[in-house]
Amino acid sequence: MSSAEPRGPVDSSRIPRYAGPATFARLPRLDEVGAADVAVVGVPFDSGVSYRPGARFGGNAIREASRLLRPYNPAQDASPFALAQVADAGDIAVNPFDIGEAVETIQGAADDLLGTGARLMTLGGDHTIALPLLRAVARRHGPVALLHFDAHLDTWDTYFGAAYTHGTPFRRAVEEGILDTSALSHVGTRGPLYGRQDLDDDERMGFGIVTSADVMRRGVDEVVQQLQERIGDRPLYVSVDIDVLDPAHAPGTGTPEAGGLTSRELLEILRGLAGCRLVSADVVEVAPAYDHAEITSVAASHTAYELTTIMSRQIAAAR
Ligand SMILES: N=C(N)NCCCC(=O)O
Ligand SMILES: [Zn+2]
Ligand SMILES: [Zn+2]
Repeated sequence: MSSAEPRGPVDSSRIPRYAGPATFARLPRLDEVGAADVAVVGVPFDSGVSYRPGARFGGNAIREASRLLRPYNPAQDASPFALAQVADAGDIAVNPFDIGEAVETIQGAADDLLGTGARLMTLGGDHTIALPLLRAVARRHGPVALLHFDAHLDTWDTYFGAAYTHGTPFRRAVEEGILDTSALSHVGTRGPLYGRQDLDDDERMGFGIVTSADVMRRGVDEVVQQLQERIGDRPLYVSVDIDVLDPAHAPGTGTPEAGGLTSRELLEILRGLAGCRLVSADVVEVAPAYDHAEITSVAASHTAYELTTIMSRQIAAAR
């Protein structure tokens, strides 16, 4: 990005926030600013799901819900869209009938955006998309630390013989050597598994687990401290499956599990990671057809806002 002042969101005191087509946080489109420090990109793909479909509509639902975000983030004492150029890069157009081709397309498009020097704030889409995103990020940074917020492990092997699904991205990523296996964490894990073996396999891949109950018992501050120690100064990728939240906080998702985090807990844990080297992030699995009153997409928009703020602060601090 050049040193020109970043172009921020549309001024909602002049143009009503509900007017006009939605971009994330009413930010300019990437083609309007030419280049961005943080590119918010949608991936309308949900052909990898094992239960309810509909996350292909998640990105646009998050954009709609993000109209109410304001430019100053008091929780991080920062104006993320003034510190760096954040822009909406639109959607990656992927083949809904061919998962392999979709994975290739996502990887290529992510690679192109990262090649401009931008960090990615990706709006899913189902969790399949994390694999090609991680591949692209690892091409720039080498194997990355992964902080994975999810009710599910997503380290299963195959479904119906298929290797690329929303339940398998992180096993594939470990197999491909694109993750730093000394710094892998799941947060918010809960719910029934296929067997005890799932946990053994996951541990062998290098993952540590902070369950949803751990967050409740130990509290946010202790969890944040443990995660910070594990991540250190490694390049970090954060993947947020919105089903990490309790269905009361995120009903609009494909594989809901009872007993999840509150949106307050998730946002506070993310804010606690402000010192980490966040190279890119995603928010996935928002399926608006099961949502009510935008509960889920509002939570997802705030999640993306906190992650974007962390990236913008780091970009500004590095100048
Ligand atoms: N929501 C994600 N990413 N994965 C859920 C997989 C659950 C299953 O069908 O085994
Ligand atoms: Zn999940
Ligand atoms: Zn997931």
